[in-house]
Amino acid sequence: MNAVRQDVVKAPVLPLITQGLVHCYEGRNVLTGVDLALTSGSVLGLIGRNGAGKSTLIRAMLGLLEPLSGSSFVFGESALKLSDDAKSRIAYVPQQPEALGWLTAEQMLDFVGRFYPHWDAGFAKKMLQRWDIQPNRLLAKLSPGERQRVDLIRALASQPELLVLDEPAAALDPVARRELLRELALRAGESGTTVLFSTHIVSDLERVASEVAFLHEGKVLLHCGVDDTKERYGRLWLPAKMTAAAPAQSLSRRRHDDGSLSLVVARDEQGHWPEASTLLGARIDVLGLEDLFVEIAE
Ligand SMILES: Nc1ncnc2c1ncn2[C@@H]1O[C@H](COP(=O)(O)OP(=O)(O)OP(=O)(O)O)[C@@H](O)[C@H]1O
Repeated sequence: MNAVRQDVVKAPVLPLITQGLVHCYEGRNVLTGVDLALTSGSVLGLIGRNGAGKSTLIRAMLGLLEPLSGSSFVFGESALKLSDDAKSRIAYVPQQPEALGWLTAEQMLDFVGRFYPHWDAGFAKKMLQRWDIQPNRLLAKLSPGERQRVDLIRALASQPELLVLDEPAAALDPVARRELLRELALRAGESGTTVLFSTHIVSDLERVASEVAFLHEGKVLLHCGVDDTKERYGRLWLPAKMTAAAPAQSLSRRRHDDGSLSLVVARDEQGHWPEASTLLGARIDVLGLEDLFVEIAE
């Protein structure tokens, strides 16, 4: 009998993946079918306008909110039924720091640290000093920026494999913001930490993220490498008499009062813009990441 050898090639387990996520609040759709996956060691910047659903998506991806439908997996486990082992490999910093206001910064970090097998107490102590947080002050008495710093120290000291930050820089001053970004880049580069962070600050995203995802009207409209966005997208403007030549494929299209049309278009595989851009009277402007975001989200 011939034995047939079958090599089973196992797909790598992704740190975070979500499929078909749908959620609504009070009958209003917020997420309308989000698919998103993070590969190991990537740093994904999630952007979208106020109220686009970034926090909702993050919470649903981590199993902190049960979506209407769809599924999320963290390290291969259903996000809604995570084991203690999986939980100890994740750190999440919400937009609004969690309670525990009756503890001092030092007490909170000592307490939380007990739950993490790789807790770096030396790092926590060093960062409290560096970020000028008095260890014996009650969390309730800290300013929002100081409170956010303590939460970031908590997340980083646990040495997570997956770090999820909801607008981590919102309350930070520029110096602390720079230090945080440097720390994120270091973690991703040296320890292979996978990072997901939401932000409105496109320059932060460009500085540290390897990938960007645009959340718009309940869906991820675009998910690509940050470097891939450079020189790749443009705003094509067509005067009113030429709008019939507009390409069918575009990321957004806007009709102006004078009948002219603006579209966000991409270069093809060979690096060419859509043919309409070559017509006399048409205009194409290359978009940087921030302009791309504004054009798509407007
Ligand atoms: N618990 C809730 N009950 C009802 N509506 C909610 C609730 N949480 C969020 N929403 C609404 O859902 C939408 C998405 O909110 P979400 O906080 O996820 O957006 P976001 O993209 O994180 O916004 P921002 O950038 O302003 O932080 C908003 O319109 C918000 O008002």
